[in-house]
Amino acid sequence: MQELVIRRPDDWHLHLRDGGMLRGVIADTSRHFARAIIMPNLVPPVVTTADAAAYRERIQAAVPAEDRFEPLMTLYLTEGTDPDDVEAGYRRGLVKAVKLYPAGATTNSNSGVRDIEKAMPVLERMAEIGVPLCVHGEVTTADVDIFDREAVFIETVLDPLRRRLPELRITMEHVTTKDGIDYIRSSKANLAGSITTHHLIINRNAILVGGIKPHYYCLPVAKRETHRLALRAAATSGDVRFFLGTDSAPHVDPLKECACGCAGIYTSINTMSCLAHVFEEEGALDRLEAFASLNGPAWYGLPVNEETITLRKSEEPVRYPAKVETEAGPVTVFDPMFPLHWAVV
Ligand SMILES: NC(=O)N[C@@H](CC(=O)O)C(=O)O
Ligand SMILES: [Zn+2]
Ligand SMILES: [Zn+2]
Repeated sequence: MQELVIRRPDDWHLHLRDGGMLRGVIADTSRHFARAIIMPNLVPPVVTTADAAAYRERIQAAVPAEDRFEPLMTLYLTEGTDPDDVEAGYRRGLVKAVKLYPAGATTNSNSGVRDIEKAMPVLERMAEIGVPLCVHGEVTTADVDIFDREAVFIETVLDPLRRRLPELRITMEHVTTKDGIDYIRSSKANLAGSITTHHLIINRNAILVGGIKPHYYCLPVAKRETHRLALRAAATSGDVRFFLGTDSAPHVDPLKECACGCAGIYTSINTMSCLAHVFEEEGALDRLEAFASLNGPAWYGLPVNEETITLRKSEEPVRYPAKVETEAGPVTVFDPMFPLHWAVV
């Protein structure tokens, strides 16, 4: 097949940042995607409904005039989050989900939750009224190996929480392990998982072989090959519990290319090309639409997009800029390390 028409996709996990960075990256998303779940880990974080309303306006103001794009807002869960504010934002249609960052787990997560007990009142309210909880599923205790943090989170935090609040709808974001995939597959209800573009393509060798490669460093960190294969099998299976969340996370090059480089991979610009490549390799091009355009809206209770996009395969490799220039500085684009031939026309 040389051409593929699918419903316009959505991105169920995206970092847009703010100010000059936001203005520099938004078009790479709005060009292909109709909607995106917007991560709230700004500095300071998006904590209240009022913060989310103001941030949504700044995003909308940055969208190019020729694009139609709907930012789906999330609140950053803190130990002080007010259940009434979450409920009010949700009922207004402004807040689509609340995001749990274990404190210290990832970029800008210092205001995250240290003691989940303190967040129980708001989690109980969310379970009652149907607000999904998005989780960065990693423990942060120093004695747990960084490659085991997702598996330990499932066992010690996620599973107990689900037993305690079975009605709470939980999105396990950026699943990176076979453990995560198996756990989601074993669930009967109220659990789904997003999978990033890059975790379908790289394993941990990309970061470490032949020198340290900061542009392949993200959190949760890429794991060994068996995990990548499990992610590919899940993403291309058509199972409604798995959908695309790119976790495209721009950082300017100086903050990644240094002695303590930060986590995040920028994939918005070439995600659809990368995904078409992966799905074709797996003999599953006919399931790309489920992963990128159908399963996410079903989970979040939103209509699928009416518009379509066309992907076309060309003989010549597709060219992407190696860097996106923003007012904040240059951002390196994800390099899948193989030529891409599919592109959105
Ligand atoms: N994924 C990343 O490596 N980084 C994200 C944070 C996150 O999603 O954990 C970021 O905000 O830069
Ligand atoms: Zn995360
Ligand atoms: Zn993220």
